[in-house]
Amino acid sequence: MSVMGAKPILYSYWRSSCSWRVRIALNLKEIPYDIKPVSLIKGGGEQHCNEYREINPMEQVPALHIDGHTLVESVSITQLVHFYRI
Ligand SMILES: O=C(O)/C=C/C(=O)CC(=O)CC(=O)O
Repeated sequence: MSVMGAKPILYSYWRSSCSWRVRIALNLKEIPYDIKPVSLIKGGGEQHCNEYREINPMEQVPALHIDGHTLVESVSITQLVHFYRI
C-alpha cells in the first residue's frame, strides 16, 4: 500500500455512520477519492447484490479500494489510512 496508484474508491452510503468515519479520515489526510454510492435502502439494500458481495463479502459499507487493495471495516480502514498514507 505504500505505492500510490489510482484515486481510491470509497463504497459508501450517505446515511451510514461507518462510512462517515472513513470519509472524515480520508479528508483529514487530504486523500482525494471517488465515491461509489451503495444504497442500503434501494431494492432491499444494494450491499447484498452479487456485484457488491465481490467487493465486500460481509455485505456492509464502507469498503475502500486503495493502492490495489480492498479494505473493509471502518475502524481498520481508518487505522490503515493513518499508518500507510502519512
Ligand atoms: O465498517 C464497519 O465498521 C461496520 C459497518 C457496518 O456495520 C454496516 C453499517 O452499520 C452501516 C452503517 O454505518 O450504518
